[in-house]
Amino acid sequence: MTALTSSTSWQQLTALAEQVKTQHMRDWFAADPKRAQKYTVAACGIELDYSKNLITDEVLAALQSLANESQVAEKRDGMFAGDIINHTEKRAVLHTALRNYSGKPVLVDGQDVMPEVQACQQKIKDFVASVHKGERKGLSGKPLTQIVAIGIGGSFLGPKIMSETLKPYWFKGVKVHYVANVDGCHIQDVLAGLDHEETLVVMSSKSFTTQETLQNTLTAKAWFLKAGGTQQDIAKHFIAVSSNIKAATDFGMAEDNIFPMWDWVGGRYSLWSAIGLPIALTIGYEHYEALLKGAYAMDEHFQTAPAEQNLPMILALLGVWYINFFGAQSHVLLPYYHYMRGFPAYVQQLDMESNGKRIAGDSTVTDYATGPIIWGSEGTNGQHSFHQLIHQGTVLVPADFMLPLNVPNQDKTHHAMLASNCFGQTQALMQGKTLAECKADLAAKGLDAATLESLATHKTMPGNKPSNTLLFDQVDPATLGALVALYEHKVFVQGAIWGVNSFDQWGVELGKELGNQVLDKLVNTQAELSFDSSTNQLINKFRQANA
Ligand SMILES: O=P(O)(O)OC[C@H]1O[C@H](O)[C@H](O)[C@@H](O)[C@@H]1O
Repeated sequence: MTALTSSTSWQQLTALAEQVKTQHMRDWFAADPKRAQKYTVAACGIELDYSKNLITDEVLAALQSLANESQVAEKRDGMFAGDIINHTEKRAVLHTALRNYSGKPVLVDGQDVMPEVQACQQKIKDFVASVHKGERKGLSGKPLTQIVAIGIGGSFLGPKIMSETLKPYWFKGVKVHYVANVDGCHIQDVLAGLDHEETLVVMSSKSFTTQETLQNTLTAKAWFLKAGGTQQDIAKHFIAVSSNIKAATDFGMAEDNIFPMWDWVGGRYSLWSAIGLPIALTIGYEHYEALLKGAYAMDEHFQTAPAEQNLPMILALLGVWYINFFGAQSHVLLPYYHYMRGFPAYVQQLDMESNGKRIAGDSTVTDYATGPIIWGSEGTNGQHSFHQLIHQGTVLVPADFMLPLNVPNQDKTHHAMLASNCFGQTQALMQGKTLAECKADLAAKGLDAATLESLATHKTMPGNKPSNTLLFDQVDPATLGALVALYEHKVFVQGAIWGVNSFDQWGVELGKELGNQVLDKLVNTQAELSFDSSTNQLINKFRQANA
């Protein structure tokens, strides 16, 4: 047994889970009319109702003990202080410095990073203003109105999804197009129809070594030159964001056109750095800054709110409860807001790349489950497809429902329907429908006894399915910033409890390495193949098809 599974609180939680499994939330709600009030907390524009969970005060106290035993607070303070907590890559983890509005320094190797961070923010601000005012012009003097943002992973999901979510705040004069996949269809589709004289390419790659991003940028450059641009015009139309300035200049980026970032910012935590430049171009710097300030507010909350009112702590502990004591393997995110439709994919990278790990501490293989599968999509669409499994399937899928109470210019009828579906789903998941209720319904319809008996079993819904409901007054930039930081810190707390390094990604790195080895064999068609027989066969098929 590892230290975690043999800890007192873990043992206590194991016993409590057995007790809780014999109880029903429906009865808890009936017994305590104040349950919702008791298990609702709010901060930074987000109200979390977690009353529809399989929890009691005793469970919550034991979960908090687990967090204490795992030294979550100490680890949190270490992250904010710039300790080298990404120990496999020997790096500090300081995305929080990028939204640090406290006026206090943040030290890395004894050096305050805030002046550099602020200088970069000023550079972003000036750049965005020059594009939006039409002062920064293309080769023929036209303003740059079409932005092609190239990146992948954290250099893509954050900018794309935050921009999509903040549609009501879009600056009217520019349009930002995102390209990630190395599948040539993607960049071809985006470039088709664009006027190179009005196009600005923003290449975002922390490492400046990512195959997809390099290739897509080369393709964009070739398109630009073919359309009539010259080598000298490149500096007007191509800029880069990277921590690898040398590789970016070697690639041909003008030094002035490179926005810096730092190795202490992880890819999936990088939207707060200059990787967020396409967001600022989409919504304007003022709104972008509000996004950062919203995240800062959540950072403050995370560091100061007591555990029982601490949103990231609560979400994290609930997750641990279901993953480790109920065997839940996935967690679904259900934003009831069309513009937030990409949010589950954002959290998917954040959570799965961070906590999809099996080694704890220095080298112990865990004897407990860690990060879950994160999935989901916008409501109400899922109600007409996969919600079936959440209601009546054999696996437990804890859910986070999300809903803005106000949406600018939203039709009131549509919005009421949207909200009613969101609330109705959480209610149905919690209470279910008993056999007796189903029988009564069917009897009222006049069904014969045999049909009624059989059908009623099928219609019975166990309920007792956990969900959180997160309400926002509006999904404005500040609230969205706080929400993203909330999930970042949730992931942090869980990683701290499980003892994994939430900030490396060796599995992803291996994929990159193997992909390059295979590419070599696809390009050098005569090269001998010495992979496994399946991989060799696949390569041969490709060679034949492309001969
Ligand atoms: O920004 P880049 O260096 O191009 O990296 C892009 C992405 O590459 C990898 O797949 C990492 O796992 C991601 O976390 C990262 O965001």
